[in-house]
Amino acid sequence: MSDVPFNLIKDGDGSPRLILSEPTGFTAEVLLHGGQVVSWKNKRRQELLFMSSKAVWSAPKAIRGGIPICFPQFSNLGTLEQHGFARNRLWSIDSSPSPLPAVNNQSTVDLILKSTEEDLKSWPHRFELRIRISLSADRLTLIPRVRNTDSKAFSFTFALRNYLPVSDISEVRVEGVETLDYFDNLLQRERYTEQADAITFDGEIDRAYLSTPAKIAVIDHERKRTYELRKEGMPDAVVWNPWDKKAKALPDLGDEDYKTMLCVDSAVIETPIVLKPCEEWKSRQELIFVSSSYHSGRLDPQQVLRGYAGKN
Ligand SMILES: O=P(O)(O)OC[C@H]1O[C@H](O)[C@H](O)[C@@H](O)[C@@H]1O
Repeated sequence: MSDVPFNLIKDGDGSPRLILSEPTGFTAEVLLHGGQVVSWKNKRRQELLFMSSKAVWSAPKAIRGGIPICFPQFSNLGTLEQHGFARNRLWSIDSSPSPLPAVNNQSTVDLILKSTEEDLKSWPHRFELRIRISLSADRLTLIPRVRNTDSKAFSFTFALRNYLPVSDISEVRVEGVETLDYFDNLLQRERYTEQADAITFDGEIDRAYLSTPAKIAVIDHERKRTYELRKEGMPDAVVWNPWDKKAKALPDLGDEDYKTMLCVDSAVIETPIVLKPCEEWKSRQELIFVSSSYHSGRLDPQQVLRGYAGKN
C-alpha cells in the first residue's frame, strides 16, 4: 500500500490545518503555525495530547500544547527568544522532501521552515528545517532534519516538546531516566544524579536528563494509559511541569492545567549539533500510545519498556 494522503482544511480565521488519518481510526492535526502537531486522537476519539485551556492560537505566540518544536535554541541557552523562533513561524508544506522515502500505509505530511531575512538578523545562519509527521496505528512519528544552507558552520540546540495529558499528575510515573545525570533548571542548571527508581511528581520540575536510553515510559496509573517515547539522535530528555505558582504566572496556561499535563521532551541540549555547510542532521521520535499497561493489577514497567504493539 502507498502512503495515505492528508487533508487540508481552513480554520475559521482562514489558517490551514492538516488532518492525518489512518485505517484503524487514529487521527492527528498539524498547523503550519509552528509546524506544530496540535491533536492526536485514538479510534475512540480520545485526545492523546494536552492542549492548554487558555492556549493562544494566533501568531506570533507559540501554542501551549501539542508538540512545539524548539529550534535553534532550547530554553534560554543563548541570546534568542526562549526556545528559539521555529515554534512562532509560519511553516510551508514541503513538496520536495527528498531524500526521505515515502512510508507505506502511513498518513504523512512533510513541512519546511527556511531562514528569513528577519531571522538572519538575530541568528545569522541560513538553514532548512524539515519535519516529517507520520501517523500509523497507535503511533505518531516525527522526523526532524536540519540542513546547513550557509557558507559557514553553525550549531544549535533542539527539542520536540511533548505536552502529554495525564489524569492526575500526582499519579504519574516516568520510567527510563533513573540513575541518570540531569541539569536542574530550577537550580541554576546544576548537574545532579537521579536517585529515585522512577520520577513521580509533587512540585515544580524542570530537568534535562542527559544521554537517556532510547525508550522512556510515561505511566498514568489512574487512566490505565502509557506513552512510550522512543527516540534516536536526540540524546537528552526534558521533564517539565510548572506546578501551581508558575502555572498562574503563565498567561496561556489555565491555573489548574498543571494537574493534567506533563511535558517529556526529546532534546539535544548538552552537546549542541554542529553542522558544516551542506551537512544535514536527522533525528527521529516515536510516541506510542498504550491504552492499558496493567499486569496482574499493577503496572509492569519492564513490560512497558520492552514495548507493546497493537493493544489499542
Ligand atoms: O513558556 P515557554 O516559553 O513555553 O517555556 C516553558 C518552560 O520551558 C522550559 O522548560 C524552561 O526551562 C522553563 O523555564 C519554561 O518555563
